[in-house]
Amino acid sequence: GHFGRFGGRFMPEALIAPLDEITRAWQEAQADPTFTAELDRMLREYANVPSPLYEAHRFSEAAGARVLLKREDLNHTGAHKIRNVIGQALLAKRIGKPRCIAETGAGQHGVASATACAYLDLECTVYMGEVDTERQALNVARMRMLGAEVVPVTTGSRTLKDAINEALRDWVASVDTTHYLFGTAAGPHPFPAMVRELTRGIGDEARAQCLELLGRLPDAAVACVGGGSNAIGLFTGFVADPDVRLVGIEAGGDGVETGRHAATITGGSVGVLHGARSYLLQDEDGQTLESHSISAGLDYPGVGPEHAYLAQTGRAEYRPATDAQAMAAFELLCKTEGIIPAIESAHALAGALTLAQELGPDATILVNLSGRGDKDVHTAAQYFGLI
Ligand SMILES: CC/C=C(/N=C/c1c(COP(=O)(O)O)cnc(C)c1O)C(=O)O
Repeated sequence: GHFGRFGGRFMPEALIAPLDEITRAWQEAQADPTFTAELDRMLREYANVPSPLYEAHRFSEAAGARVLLKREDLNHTGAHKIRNVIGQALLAKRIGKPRCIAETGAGQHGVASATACAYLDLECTVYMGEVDTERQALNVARMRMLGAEVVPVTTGSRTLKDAINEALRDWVASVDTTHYLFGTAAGPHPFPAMVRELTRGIGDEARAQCLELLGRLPDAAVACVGGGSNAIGLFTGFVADPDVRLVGIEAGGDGVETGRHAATITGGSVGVLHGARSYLLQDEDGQTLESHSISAGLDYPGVGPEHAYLAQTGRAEYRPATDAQAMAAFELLCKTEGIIPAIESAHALAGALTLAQELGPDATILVNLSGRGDKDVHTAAQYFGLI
């Protein structure tokens, strides 16, 4: 499970056996037409996949280039996370694990996990930083409504990285009954590659939809990058098309220069976190630094190893968008298209606005609208002073 020098599985001995079991089961499942048929059926009939490709005419006018939105916000549960979760929940059933655990930051992965577990009659425990349980309170309520146990994590920065740590602690003690339904394209092998394969429908669909709509490929594909799943899911469909620029937008928080950000590739360095060698925000002693972002789903000091590889090879480029830039893009989409985006997705929109100015009016920019903003209405209303 390597992407150049990145990836691997730097995990405690107790977790090597379950990771081997998942690796083997995933390889067998991919070759089993019964599994793939059920996965495709659930995605289509239950999750509302494929998601539409939508040309945002008024947002494009404001941007100064043609902007197409891949509407992952219209999937069941409101984000791209459902794609990965359905695949992994079916795998958990296949290997006879009656319980799933998950980490969550924005709560979308948590809601998707609770949803799939309700559908498949699996137990579900979701670990969520206490800070995130407050700023994504709506999703905490949804997870509990769907029958999941939500465990607030009060260690460390009380955000996503701490939720992952707690989920790993649970898993060490529960490997016999429990599948760790990992929520992004990071972590130890096989998670980065498996989550990429389960999420790559975004890019594969968008590529075909662009050819149908435009008769050619877009000039750039843009996505926000937290752990990296929606971005790698979009990029993979285009990675073999050298004329399509792949642009990952990280959380610039208060500005990378302030140190209060989550721009792991732009502002971090190579190291090991949560089982994989990749980029991370660390001090000179290798201690993980706390990240900062208005967006819970991007507020993570690590990033998936495949993005580290794409950055190193230069195939993809990674840029920060600050909280302010993201919230300005959030407001622009609301008022030009009547679509309330997730704050995570608003970072991709901010990146598209900058790119539109660079590429000019003849450019076509594909943006992954990774999720809807229902969960963020309170944060945004306070930010804009609407309540
Ligand atoms: C797995 C932890 C990340 C979560 N969400 C991240 C997220 C992200 C960033 O995560 P990645 O796609 O994995 O980089 C983008 N868009 C939406 C709508 C998100 O909810 C979550 O728990 O919901």
